[in-house]
Amino acid sequence: MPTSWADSVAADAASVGGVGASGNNGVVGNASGSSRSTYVPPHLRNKTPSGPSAPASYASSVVASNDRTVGPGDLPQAGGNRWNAPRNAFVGSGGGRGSGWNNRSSWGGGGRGREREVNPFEDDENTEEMFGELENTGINFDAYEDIPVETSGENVPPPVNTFAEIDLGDALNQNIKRCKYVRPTPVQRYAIPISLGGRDLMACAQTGSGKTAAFCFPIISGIMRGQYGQRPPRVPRMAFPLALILSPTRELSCQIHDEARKFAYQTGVKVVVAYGGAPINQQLRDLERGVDILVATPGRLVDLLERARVSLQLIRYLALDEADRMLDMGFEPQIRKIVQQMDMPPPGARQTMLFSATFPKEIQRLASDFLSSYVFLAVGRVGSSTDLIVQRVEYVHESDKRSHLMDLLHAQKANGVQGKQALTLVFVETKKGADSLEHWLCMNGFPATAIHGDRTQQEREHALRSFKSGNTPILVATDVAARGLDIPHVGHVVNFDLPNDIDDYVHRIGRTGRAGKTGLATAFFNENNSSLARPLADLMQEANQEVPAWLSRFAMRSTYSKSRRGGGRFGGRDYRRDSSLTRGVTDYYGGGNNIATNTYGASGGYGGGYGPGVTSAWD
Ligand SMILES: Nc1ncnc2c1ncn2[C@@H]1O[C@H](COP(=O)(O)OP(=O)(O)OP(=O)(O)O)[C@@H](O)[C@H]1O
Repeated sequence: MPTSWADSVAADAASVGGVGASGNNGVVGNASGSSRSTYVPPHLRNKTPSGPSAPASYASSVVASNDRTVGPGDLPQAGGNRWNAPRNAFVGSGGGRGSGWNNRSSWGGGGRGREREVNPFEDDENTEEMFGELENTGINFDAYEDIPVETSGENVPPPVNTFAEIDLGDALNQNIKRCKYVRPTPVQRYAIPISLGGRDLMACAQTGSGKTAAFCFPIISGIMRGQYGQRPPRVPRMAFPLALILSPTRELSCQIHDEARKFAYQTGVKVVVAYGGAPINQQLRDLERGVDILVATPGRLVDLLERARVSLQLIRYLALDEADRMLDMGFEPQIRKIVQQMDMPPPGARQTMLFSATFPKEIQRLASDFLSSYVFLAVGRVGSSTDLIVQRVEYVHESDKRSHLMDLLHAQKANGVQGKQALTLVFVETKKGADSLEHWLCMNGFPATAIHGDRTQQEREHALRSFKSGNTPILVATDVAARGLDIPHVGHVVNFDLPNDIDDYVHRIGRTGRAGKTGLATAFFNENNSSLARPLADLMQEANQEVPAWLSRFAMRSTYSKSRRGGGRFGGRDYRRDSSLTRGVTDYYGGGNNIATNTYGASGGYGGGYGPGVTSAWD
């Protein structure tokens, strides 16, 4: 198995186009391709089979299993508190103490026997070994001191400086240590106290700045406190989650599930994932075993709701990750159906958290339908990119793109700038374009794989795994990989085809330069991208990047006069402060646009006018 770029190239060459010929899409199976292995969804991989073969060390810790079918009367007291749940309590269908009253396994086919909680940190150790990294040391905390932060809304709870200042509960604190998180990132410093204070939240913070933990911690902590007075109704085989986390892609849902499982390890809080493209039966079985936090993609969730296998009536927390994407034209009908037309409690009766790195004002306005008296939080300017990412734009004619990419990859390899294991993510516009570029790269000796919406879920996951592990250090992707994916060691993002929307660009380049690490983003620009010239030049300038003179000239000629980013370069902020957009929505914030606003760490002009001196977050 190749372990480095050079090895990979050599191996690739040795297989004489084998990669290219097979497309390297890695349908799991044997070399002859004569048999396909059974599809195992990612959230079940590495699960040690339970039962008699379970290792003795686990067996000794198992809480006595229930071999009988457990009925509603057997549920622990409503409002059961997991705050001090034993850390070594197993969570599973057996209904161990740690799983509290929300162990809904009882409703379905109880008596499934014992089930141990798999240690979700095991995978990390393997990855760390592979990449030789032992600590989460990449975070550049000094960079946080001057981050401009804006909150608006009534009575905003104050931020914290350390995790110790927040009462998250012992078990969750233990997991934060296991994750090697030493201090909260800025979005966590603000968002966690706001959410723990019971407030709805619309939060905007730059890519890679730790938003996942910012919404997971308060949810897990809240469920551990078990403040909910209602018992799940007696409906066979129906799951009643307390929290719902929605995300736009299957891979992102899997990633959030993996993260949430780490944060919830040994807390007694059960996290289940449901997403399309994978067999539904396994997901149904997982749900039957009990679920507190359901992480899902909208399509699969609608399916589960229509099959009456999930009820949202006990939902206390709703989080939309990539919220602006979830509320744009593609997803909005599904989200409205889930949130407003099923049995979910209305705003005010549930806590709603919306997170993204970008939040166009018209989407903010739409989003306010889902919120009640919410706090708006902007860490850095809404929609800004981090200047940990060095952004380059190169003028490249359509017909020269491939050879230009090859030059870049060769130079990268020769210089070793990115280090042995650095990964390169190449964004293209179309699925066909992704297939053909992947093939061409492979034929030219560059180990590449591809991910896009026409590939099977199995192929998508295989491509991502192969990329993450460094076996295939080039991933050609459509926008399906643009948002949320946290892939360590992505050193270079290439926008082979630029997107039409600047926010998409922000998310794409945000696959590098994460968690305080630096990264490089190169864009190929030509006449076809003229409409992006102005917002791109603005964004780069704002992130202290060098804007080529030719791009400035394009920008000046550009007809892109009023961007989605708020009608002006520094317009990204709480839309409620913009009178032209708040007409007709006064009920959400008490009339007018008289929103209380606090700015922190702004070194000039950020809060009031977003003056030209403003620096982006993370600088
Ligand atoms: N307090 C912390 N200390 C150290 N690392 C952290 C901390 N919080 C989060 N991280 C790490 O930072 C990385 C980025 O976090 P995350 O994926 O939540 O970013 P994000 O803001 O959601 O990004 P995106 O906008 O791309 O979705 C992850 O690898 C995560 O483990």
